Amino acid sequence: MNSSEIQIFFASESGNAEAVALDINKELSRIGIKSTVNEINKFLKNEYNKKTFAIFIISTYGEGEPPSNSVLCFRKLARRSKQALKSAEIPESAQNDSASSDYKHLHFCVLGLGDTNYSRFCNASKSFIGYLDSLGATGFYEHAFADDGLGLEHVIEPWTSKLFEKIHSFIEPLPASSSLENPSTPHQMGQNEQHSANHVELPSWNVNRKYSSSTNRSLFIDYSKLGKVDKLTGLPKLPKLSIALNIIPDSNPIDPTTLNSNGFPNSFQYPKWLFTSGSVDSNSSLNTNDLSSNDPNLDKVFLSRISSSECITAQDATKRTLLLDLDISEPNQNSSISFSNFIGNSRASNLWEAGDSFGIVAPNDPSQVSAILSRLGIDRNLWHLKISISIPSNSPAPSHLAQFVRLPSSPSSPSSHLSNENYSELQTPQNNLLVGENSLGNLPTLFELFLYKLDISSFPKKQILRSMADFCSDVADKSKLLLICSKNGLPIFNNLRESTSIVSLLDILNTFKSCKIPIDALVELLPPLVPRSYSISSSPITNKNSWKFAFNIVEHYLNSDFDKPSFNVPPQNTGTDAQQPANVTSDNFNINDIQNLSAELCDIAISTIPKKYGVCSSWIDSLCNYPQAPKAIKPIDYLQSHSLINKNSLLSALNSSNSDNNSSLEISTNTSNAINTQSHQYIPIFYRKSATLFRLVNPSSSGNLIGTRTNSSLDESDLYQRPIVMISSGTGITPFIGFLEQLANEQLGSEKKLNRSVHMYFGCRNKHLDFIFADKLGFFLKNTILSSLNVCFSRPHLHTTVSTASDCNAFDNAAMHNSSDLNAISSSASSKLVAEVDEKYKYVQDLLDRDAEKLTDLVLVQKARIFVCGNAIGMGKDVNSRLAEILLSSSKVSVSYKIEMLKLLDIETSVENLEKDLTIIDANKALMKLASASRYNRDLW
Ligand SMILES: Cc1cc2nc3c(=O)[nH]c(=O)nc-3n(C[C@H](O)[C@H](O)[C@H](O)COP(=O)(O)O)c2cc1C
Repeated sequence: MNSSEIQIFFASESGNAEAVALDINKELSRIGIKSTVNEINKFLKNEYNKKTFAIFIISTYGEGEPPSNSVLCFRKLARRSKQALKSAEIPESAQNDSASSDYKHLHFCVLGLGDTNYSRFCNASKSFIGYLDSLGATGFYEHAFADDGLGLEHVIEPWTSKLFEKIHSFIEPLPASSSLENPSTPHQMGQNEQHSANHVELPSWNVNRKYSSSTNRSLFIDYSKLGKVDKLTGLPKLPKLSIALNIIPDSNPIDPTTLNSNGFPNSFQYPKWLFTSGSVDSNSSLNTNDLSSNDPNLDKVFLSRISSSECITAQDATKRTLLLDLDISEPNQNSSISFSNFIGNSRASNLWEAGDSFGIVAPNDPSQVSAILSRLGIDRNLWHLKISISIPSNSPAPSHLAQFVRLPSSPSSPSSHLSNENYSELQTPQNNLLVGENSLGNLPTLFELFLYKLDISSFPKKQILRSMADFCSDVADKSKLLLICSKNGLPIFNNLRESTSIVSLLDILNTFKSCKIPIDALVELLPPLVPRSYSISSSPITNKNSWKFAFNIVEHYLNSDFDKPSFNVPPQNTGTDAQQPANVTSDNFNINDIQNLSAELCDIAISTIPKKYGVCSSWIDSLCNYPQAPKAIKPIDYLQSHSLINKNSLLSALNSSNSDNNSSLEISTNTSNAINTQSHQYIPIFYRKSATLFRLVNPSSSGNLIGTRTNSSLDESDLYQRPIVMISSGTGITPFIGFLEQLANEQLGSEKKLNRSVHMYFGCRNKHLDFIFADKLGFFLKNTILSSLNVCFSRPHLHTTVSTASDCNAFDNAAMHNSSDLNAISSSASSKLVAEVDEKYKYVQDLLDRDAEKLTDLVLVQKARIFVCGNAIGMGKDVNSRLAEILLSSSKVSVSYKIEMLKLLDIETSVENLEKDLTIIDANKALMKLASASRYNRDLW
């Protein structure tokens, strides 16, 4: 067979399926096979009249439903499939159009993502397979279903590696010159990388975090709630373990006196292998619609300098939000690991746009790593030695560890189940020979492996708990762990997993003290530490070498049921041999012991309740030396005197915080304007462009932004006239600040005034505490870049008496109306805050309801583009259903809106159709239509 293109489609709610699809696409392009990746709705657009191969990655949501952005595709296929099944019952001669052969040219396979803790496991992907089967498509590779409860990677990794073999067997790769890398050779370092690996002294970071999560938390779990359990059911299969860690003696001698009491140095240098791996783990993404998509440099990790940092929420705010500015041009004088060095100076600045995002490769908290290694009894002398990984020749390495695999383990190699006492055996002379001096820089130390590569802070997957049970010497510990990961223990498992105080591996190890899981088993079972993604809140217009971004410091309070009574409970001594794992099976399991034990634990006193911190946000926070948070945020009229006259006036307004600070570079502790511009801290980041571009101008869809019925009389420039509706809450506002900069700049560049309206809907808790970017929004409003600013506060009473130059009434009215109101009302402002905005409107959804008619007109008549950014489960979902309800109810009261809805839905506007009632399903379908025309764009997390 000659070289065909593989089409990859994903249906994803929170990004897992998208990340897998992008990874497959990247790997296919690496091995020289042409592929494209798209949202599943695009699948319907293709014609399948010749042999085509498609891979579908589909997650399941709600109660067995497809992700919200794939509903359109699922509905259409379900309908066609129903027709096909019906027509199969009609004699062939009576059929004039057989739906059952719609997809006879299609060869496909499906990877479903789901979670067995929900009732209808992978239901969406299973339905999808049924639809395609009934429509004549044939499978070219086995379908698979990955369980998030156990760890998606246990299914995904073997499935994808066999998938590539399968594809290789029937598709010839493109000639080597057109492939990005030669698949048979290991990753070759480019010039810059070689430079970095051999000559560059990489910067270091200070390990002392401002806040450290508690390392001695032990959980109180009330098993008695489960009632009587006689026998365990539904235990997950014991995972087959295959990797072994090889410690390389003397590979990184370190003076023990330089280590602190936790066993790690006070600062860590970034390891060279972080920049030479060629790509980051998951979530790195390339867009196939874009010209630059096949650029292997795009997801390379590079260093950026934190050039300024500022706390943009007030002192009393519930959450702290930091605004950082990253210099992406020159990470440090010695290093060539920069964005422009990878991409080329001229391309670097043209590549990114407002709305793009990037990933941060953040390390775990070293104290947590230290606590885990100590808890597992690993000798401190081994922590900072280099290690390699060996695997049996026939098993694939977990992809995030593949770069460290050096030696296939032979039968004589140490077993992967070595107990911790046997670690000296890992230092085999063979390994020294195979891991040459030159490649040592590309290997991690044991500590680094845990620091950068393994997710130690999420709640452990069932397979880890299952394995941990096997390494418990105490019967009660073993029984409890087995119970938690069995079907009977599901309520406890879910309770632990969903706890807002985040139960981690270390918490489990501290709770089940007799568990001595070998470190290589743990390394194999722990999921990869995924880089954190952030939206860029600036545009290249202000500075093409700077990425601004705002994020919340994530803090979890340890106030769940688990943290109530017990800390440091001594393990139960049951008289079993401490070295022998307890012999509990599903048959001799005895719940009574456990229930008696939990009754005893209830009496133990409650200890002080500490907090847990987000991996990335708390790390970045520690690196920044920003002044104390201001007493009140910069108000909406803060930039009122700045007018948009020319580019300089725009830049001066946007950088107003910096200029405030320039007058007092000393770190100030109580001015609301102070920021720190003195940082010499560097962080590893990578450019990340999502497959569903969240940009003002979307190259893949330009020409069709105005509706699903393309109107050829509307040219490119007319697209800019379309109204824009931006909806966000909290830090979801960040990409919109970049959009507004871009719009302001366009306004300056255009001779006649653009007649496009731009509407912002934004929700936060409190106008004095966390109304971030209020000053900039005020500037855009005053200068008519924003036509309306609609803001609501969910906790308006958190802060009652603040004196500022701006009056709350003035703000409220201005925010709800337009810029001329702002001028009029602000001039009458008094200095005391008393009134609050209308408390009827707590969330952005309420504001959407208030403006239902205006929004319907904007969307259906004026063909506005909608952008939504923020939390997926809360805001994103509610905004989606509110918009659907608004479209539906407006079309019920107005014939002209109904006509527009029918047009949008591609339904003829006949009298008969106009008389039929539309349903909420139609309204959701209309939103999907808007989404596939890039008029409803969502960036949710
Ligand atoms: C609110 C919610 C509901 C879910 N419902 C189901 C379900 O009914 N069946 C299932 O198998 N998985 C369910 N899942 C699990 C997801 O399918 C799984 O976590 C998947 O990895 C998500 O992939 P995505 O990030 O691509 O959307 C649910 C997850 C969430 C958060």
